[in-house]
Amino acid sequence: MTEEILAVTDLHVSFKTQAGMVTAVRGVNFNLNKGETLAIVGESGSGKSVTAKAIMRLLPKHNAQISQGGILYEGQDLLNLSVNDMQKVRGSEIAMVFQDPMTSLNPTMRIGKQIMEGLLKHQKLSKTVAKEKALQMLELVGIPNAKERLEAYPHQFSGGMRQRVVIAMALACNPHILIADEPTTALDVTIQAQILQLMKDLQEKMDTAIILITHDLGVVANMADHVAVMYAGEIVEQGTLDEIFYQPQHPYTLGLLRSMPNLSASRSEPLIPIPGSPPDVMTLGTGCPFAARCPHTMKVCHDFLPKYTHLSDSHTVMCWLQDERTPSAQIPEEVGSVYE
Ligand SMILES: Nc1ncnc2c1ncn2[C@@H]1O[C@H](COP(=O)(O)OP(=O)(O)OP(=O)(O)O)[C@@H](O)[C@H]1O
Repeated sequence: MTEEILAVTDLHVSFKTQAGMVTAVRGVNFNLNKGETLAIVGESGSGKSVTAKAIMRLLPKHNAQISQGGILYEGQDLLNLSVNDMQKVRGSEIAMVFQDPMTSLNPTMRIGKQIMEGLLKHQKLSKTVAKEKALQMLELVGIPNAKERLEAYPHQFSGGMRQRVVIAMALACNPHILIADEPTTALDVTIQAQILQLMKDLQEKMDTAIILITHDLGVVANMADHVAVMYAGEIVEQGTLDEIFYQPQHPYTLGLLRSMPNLSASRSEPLIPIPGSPPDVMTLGTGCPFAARCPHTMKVCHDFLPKYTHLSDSHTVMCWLQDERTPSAQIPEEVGSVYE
């Protein structure tokens, strides 16, 4: 039985910039189930990291504003928590791993001490027990000579080992949710695979739910139960892994799949990059944000934003092609059948 642990509803995030207000996230909705992985994919600037930081309440205070929406974690809206209560949630119940491990590590502090810090703060363990747990975590994430390595500083680790340490730190307090923002992008392919496998193993052991942010659809194929495809601050399609990979309905999802090396190579089809680039969210018009790049655009696409169409309990898409008012004759054959 699936059990929902997080529900993000109608999330809007804006930034005050010199050029004016930028709404970087515009009405994002998704649910996350216990023990499952939701991958958020999309090109650079689509709002993936901003969504993750909004959940953690880690957006810059001076210019970011969550103007609308809710982030329900186990029934409580994180947006209503006091700073103190949010600090308790952060780290102990929801943890985050960033692309660059040095974002989370203090270069001047020994690794063991850094892992212990969270345990002492959130779990009120004695120093001896916290040190024992830190050692166990380093062993769990596969750091060789873990006992000696507790005394080492971050610069004495390779990039891959540093990311393992960060995952150990993030998981030390058994969080219910791990948000991983491009956790392996900076690592070479072999290390990348090891770290992702490690995350999968730990997820199974600890029943952690994961939000995985990535550009890499190969990673998604290996890791995700559900996938949300973001474009210009909105989730334009979401569904189970199979729905997104085998029955993609949004032309943008189709475009992403076609520009992905792994899947296409097995079909001996050439890779087709999506022409053009994402729109500037400051100058979006009233229509579909993907219209300017879409090969199947209709007049309505330029004028009105499509609504979500529910194709199954898990599969939704925001595209005029799927709207019940669009005659089926206008739906191109390739939509929904690209990798069948
Ligand atoms: N601190 C900030 N100040 C102003 N605007 C910001 C800030 N952070 C993000 N944005 C805006 O939000 C948009 C989305 O950024 P975000 O980092 O979420 O993209 P992303 O999908 O995670 O991209 P990437 O894959 O490159 O990390 C950016 O294009 C930018 O317009």
